[in-house]
Amino acid sequence: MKLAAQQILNDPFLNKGTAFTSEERQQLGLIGLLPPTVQTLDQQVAQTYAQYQAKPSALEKRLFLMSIFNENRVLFYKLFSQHVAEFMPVVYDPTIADTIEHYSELFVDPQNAAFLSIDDPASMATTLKNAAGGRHIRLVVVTDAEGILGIGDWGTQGVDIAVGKLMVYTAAAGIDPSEVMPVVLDTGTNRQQLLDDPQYLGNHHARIRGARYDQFVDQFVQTVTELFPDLYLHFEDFGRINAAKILNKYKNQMTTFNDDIQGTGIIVLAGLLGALNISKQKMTEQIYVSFGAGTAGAGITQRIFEEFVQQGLSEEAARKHFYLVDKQGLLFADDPTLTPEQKPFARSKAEFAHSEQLTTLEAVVKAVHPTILVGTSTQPGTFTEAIIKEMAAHTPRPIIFPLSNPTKLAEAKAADLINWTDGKALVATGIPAAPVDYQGVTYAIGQANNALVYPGLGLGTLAAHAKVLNDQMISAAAHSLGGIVDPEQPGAAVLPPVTKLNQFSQTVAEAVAQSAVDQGITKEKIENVRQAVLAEKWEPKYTALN
Ligand SMILES: NC(=O)c1ccc[n+]([C@@H]2O[C@H](COP(=O)([O-])OP(=O)(O)OC[C@H]3O[C@@H](n4cnc5c(N)ncnc54)[C@H](O)[C@@H]3O)[C@@H](O)[C@H]2O)c1
Ligand SMILES: O=C(O)C[C@H](O)C(=O)O
Ligand SMILES: [Mn+2]
Repeated sequence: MKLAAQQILNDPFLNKGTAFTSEERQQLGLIGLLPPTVQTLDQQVAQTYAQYQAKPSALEKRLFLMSIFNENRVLFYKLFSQHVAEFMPVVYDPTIADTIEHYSELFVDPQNAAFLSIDDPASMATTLKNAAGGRHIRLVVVTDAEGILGIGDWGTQGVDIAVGKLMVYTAAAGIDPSEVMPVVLDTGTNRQQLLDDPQYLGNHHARIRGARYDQFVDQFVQTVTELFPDLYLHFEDFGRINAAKILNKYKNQMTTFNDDIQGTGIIVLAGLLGALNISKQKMTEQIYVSFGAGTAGAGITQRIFEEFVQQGLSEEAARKHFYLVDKQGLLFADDPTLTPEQKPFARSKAEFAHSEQLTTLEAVVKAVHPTILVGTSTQPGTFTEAIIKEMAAHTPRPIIFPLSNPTKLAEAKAADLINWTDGKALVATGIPAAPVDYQGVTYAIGQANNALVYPGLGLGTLAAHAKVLNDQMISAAAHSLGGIVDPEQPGAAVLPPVTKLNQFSQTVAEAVAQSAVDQGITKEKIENVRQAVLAEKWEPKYTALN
């Protein structure tokens, strides 16, 4: 009995702490193991929030919240659900970047993650079963941590992004936290600082590339889907050389999702639809420059391109509206280093009188007069005053989204963009930004972060028991976010506020599930989409332990 009691107190899915009732304490052998006063969940939440507020920094706050997460999932999610907008930057981006960089030295708890090592592929199934501990897993977030946010390769330490993304799934969309599993594929790291660090908790060798890597990922996908057949498999922060390749390999076989490619594509499309709703312009008349054409940049471009085609342009006509700029400047078709995702959007040198001069963002902006500028370059401060003023000189409402994360990598600050353009810019940022007061108007800044859509997308796909997650479902998700913000309000944001994240996650989920039903690609018959989505949702409350 005593062992069972300790097991209960140490299991975050079972533990209620001081909220165990007298009867439960009797039945479960907990008498005397907790202070005598029995608290309600609400009392625990109030007390925990007060403790949270006393913490001096975002990092301290996050570490405190993680200790609650490690001990009591219901309490953690009840608290999170009451303070979603306040907690997002602490639990998730940007503070999560600090905990990833310092994961090994801060390590206290593996947080129910599965650590899969390329040096021990034979243990893969055992590891996944051990991490599940008999739970019915329906959602896995997996990373190999080669491209964590914009901070690069963090090896095993990147597991935190999988943990963090899953926390947002539950807080935003009510995904049952006992049905999820974070996974890191430790295939090595190329960060010398980690390899040299005796405290580093991952494999101390360079990243394995080529066939051995591909086989390891393939073994993972096969094993995890065999063990958990209803799975929605979310890929996060893989490197540029692998992310799209992996997505293309598996996307027609199962419900798989790449957040950096597809999730970011959805949120940027939603943001553009919001911006054009404010400026009363047409999508198909826009000129689009992507600064940084990696996983996210190319993924977003593809989504917006498909929207142009959906809105009536031929593929050939649509492509003329897009310009990709990467390290080398404007991307040209004769460049042998282009990625497969960049190639369809590369331009011909013959289009320009002086193509050899188009090696900087400034030169490209001067040459093509973009109306939309999206930054996914990881290069801070690169949307300079000169570039933005040049852009604003040729379009009445420049749409400018500096999306690189975390905060220290953003291409520009929202306040600067509003100031430099006399309030004309329609801005969204990757991390949360405070409203900007400028000449009597308060400009709300939308957050174009995939966290605003991936929870609803996953919820809707799971609720519909969809066989795959396809482009129609993705497009439906992007279009569903309209109508929440009043575009006539001066200073209106291009995206709905994070304070309404729970509400619009339901909206996104319904749109996605409805699309799957309409296409006839569900494994089960869904009578009522709204009901199916609501029925899927978990709520943080204590239930009887038997
Ligand atoms: N807001 C969001 O929801 C969201 C989603 C995904 C990614 N991002 C951010 O976008 C950034 C890129 O992420 P990714 O996954 O695409 O990484 P990535 O490594 O695949 O792509 C980055 C690209 O930027 C290019 N680049 C590097 N230096 C450059 C320079 N000086 N000029 C122009 N281009 C340059 C690289 O060559 C690469 O193609 C990160 O900071 C990430 O946090 C934001
Ligand atoms: O994690 C985020 O904040 C968004 C995105 O997935 C990223 O890689 O930056
Ligand atoms: Mn990411």
